[in-house]
Amino acid sequence: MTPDLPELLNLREIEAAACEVLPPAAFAYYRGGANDEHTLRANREGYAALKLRPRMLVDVSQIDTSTTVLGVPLAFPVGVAPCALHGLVHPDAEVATARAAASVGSLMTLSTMSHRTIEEVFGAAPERCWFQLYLYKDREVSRALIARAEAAGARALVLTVDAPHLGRREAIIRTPVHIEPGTVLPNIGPRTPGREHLDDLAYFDTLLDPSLSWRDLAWLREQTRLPVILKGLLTAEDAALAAEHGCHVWASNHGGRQLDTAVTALEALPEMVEAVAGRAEVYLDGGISRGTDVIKCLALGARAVFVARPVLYGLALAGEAGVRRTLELLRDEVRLGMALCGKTRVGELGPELIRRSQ
Ligand SMILES: Cc1cc2nc3c(=O)[nH]c(=O)nc-3n(C[C@H](O)[C@H](O)[C@H](O)COP(=O)(O)O)c2cc1C
Ligand SMILES: CCCCC(=O)C(=O)O
Repeated sequence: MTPDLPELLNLREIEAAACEVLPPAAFAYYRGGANDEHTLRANREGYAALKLRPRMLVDVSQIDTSTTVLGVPLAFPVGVAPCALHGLVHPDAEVATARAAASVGSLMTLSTMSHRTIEEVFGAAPERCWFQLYLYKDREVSRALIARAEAAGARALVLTVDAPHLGRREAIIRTPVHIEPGTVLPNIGPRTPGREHLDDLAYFDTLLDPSLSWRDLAWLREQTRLPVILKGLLTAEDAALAAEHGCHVWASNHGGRQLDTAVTALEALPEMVEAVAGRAEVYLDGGISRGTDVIKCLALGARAVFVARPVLYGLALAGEAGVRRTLELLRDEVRLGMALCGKTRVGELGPELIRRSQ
């Protein structure tokens, strides 16, 4: 029997409980990483290798975990990363996730590959949504999505740049995701005749534009006035280029689902922050499961972090309430972790808080 939410004391326990209830194909799709999953594992393991240097005898009777991301106020520095196909595990899909995020003062990043429409999701979390864009070969479909996201109140556009093709996730080759015939995926544009009932990840891959390059950012700028964030950068070189192009930076290896043995975002963060040199905001995702993970990323210069799988697991367990439980656990852990580090505001989290283990 699935334990009640209050009995699940941390994100790992939420994951374990969700794994018991997830349909096998959804589990394979959500959990999996590329190839040998070295990067997937490294994402998690990296946090434990960084040791904290807490300060004592600081008055921590008042802790303020709040911050802002591109002007959006966050009650704590954690947002929801874009994830495709929330509807595989819950009928309310992305609407439930958006509601939960808004209810705790977090932020929802809606994936292009969603079950629910941009308008439905953004309506559930006004002023607290970003739109993640996969740029299609068919620019007209992408242009229309950008316009709709902006009209519906998106506060930023997150262009995913690490997926010219989807990585090789062997778990879903073995256990493929089959989207129920008749399911409408509202953002994938007109279907190829004859493929209407075969929509799957391989089909989505054929829509992506592998020619996407820095030159396309000028086109993107012409489509929108929204701030643009490039998601999936992992080097100082690309972070500097992003800042030169007027974009913000989202350090990520896509949850180990793209290039296996790529560096972790946590490893790359210091060089990226240095390269950006304050010209842009820098965010990070990958493997976050504890408040101390969040604190370490902020100490190394991230403005905020994002979580993907833990949110999907919460959704699978209990819809909106499950996502809320996931985010509340992180929020409370960030607050306690800051107090035990002797820090009262996120602005006090700096590199002196971290000691690299030898
Ligand atoms: C099931 C699943 C679907 C995802 N879909 C998207 C997507 O549509 N767009 C995107 O940019 N990233 C997508 N990602 C990557 C996440 O945004 C994030 O970068 C990654 O999962 C790392 O976070 P995590 O370790 O907290 O899962 C997806 C990840 C998962 C697990
Ligand atoms: C199905 C669209 C791709 C979603 C994605 O980015 C992922 O599965 O990692």
